[in-house]
Amino acid sequence: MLRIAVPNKGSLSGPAGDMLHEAGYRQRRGTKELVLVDAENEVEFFYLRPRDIAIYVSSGKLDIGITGRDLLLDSGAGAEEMLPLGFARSTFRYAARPGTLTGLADLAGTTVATSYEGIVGKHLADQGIDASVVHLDGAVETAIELGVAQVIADVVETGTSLRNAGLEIVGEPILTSEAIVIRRTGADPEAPKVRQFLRRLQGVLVARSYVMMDYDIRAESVEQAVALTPGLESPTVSPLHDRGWVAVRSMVRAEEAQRIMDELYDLGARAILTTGIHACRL
Ligand SMILES: Nc1ncnc2c1ncn2[C@@H]1O[C@H](COP(=O)(O)OP(=O)(O)OP(=O)(O)O)[C@@H](O)[C@H]1O
Ligand SMILES: O=P(O)(O)OC[C@H]1O[C@H](OP(=O)(O)OP(=O)(O)O)[C@H](O)[C@@H]1O
Ligand SMILES: [Mg+2]
Repeated sequence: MLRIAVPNKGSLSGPAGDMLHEAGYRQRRGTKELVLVDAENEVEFFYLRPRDIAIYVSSGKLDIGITGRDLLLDSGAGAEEMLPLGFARSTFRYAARPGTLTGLADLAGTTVATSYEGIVGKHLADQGIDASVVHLDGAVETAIELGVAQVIADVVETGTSLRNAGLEIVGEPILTSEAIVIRRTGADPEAPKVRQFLRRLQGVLVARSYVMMDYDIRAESVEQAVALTPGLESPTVSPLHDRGWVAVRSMVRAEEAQRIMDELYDLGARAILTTGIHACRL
């Protein structure tokens, strides 16, 4: 059985469960279920705190885990990234009251509040900045108003939390993060069950970002049309009963589908259809 760590709370938890469900795995019904065996797929899921997942995976007791890149780096655990999953995207940044700091050099001598001491400690050391770090569990934006710190270092997505606290970003992002699949550093990347799990998740990523596009086009315009829809390998071109026309079928990035449909229409294509992809293996 493949043993997989899944976040049980927070921003990673819902989207991770949705992705596993789309990949055909059983998922827990309620938040009190902490372990779930999916016997049919020979997988056992352990629902754990996102922060603890890298530690379990690095111990070798669990084969793989889903966590945030920032949480992996913060933990310092012996685990490594295998596949980015495209959700829980964020940046990690310093912030302070407007006008108090002009750049990173001004961090010297300040106290920085954060839930990510590992990342911040390493970043300050790498930059040669001498600042104190105070650990808080969450809601770190409030630490400045309450006088516990002059600077915070935290996850920023939309920036709403910073704006609401009257803070502004200082310097460039320390890192960019998203949900990732991790394994123990040095574990066999070719283990067949691990490869199969990753292929399923990759299938979900592709199904989410591509659509299938079908259209009819005059035979003389087919080369121009397939240049717009080259597909992943090569589009399928089938003859129509009317020999002057062909039907084309190709995968297209969902975000480009409308623009491509307009361009195909201008080339003379008709009956242009897009349909969703439920699952795939490339
Ligand atoms: N607002 C957000 N938008 C996108 N990703 C986020 C956001 N907040 C946290 N994350 C990501 O979620 C992970 C943090 O997991 P964590 O358990 O702390 O979730 P959380 O959403 O902060 O929940 P909690 O309520 O437990 O603090 C990190 O990878 C972080 O980058
Ligand atoms: O830029 P934004 O879109 O506002 O998102 C970032 C906020 O989201 C997270 O907080 P969360 O809600 O998890 O609370 P926490 O601070 O208690 O972890 C993070 O710690 C920031 O505070
Ligand atoms: Mg949080």
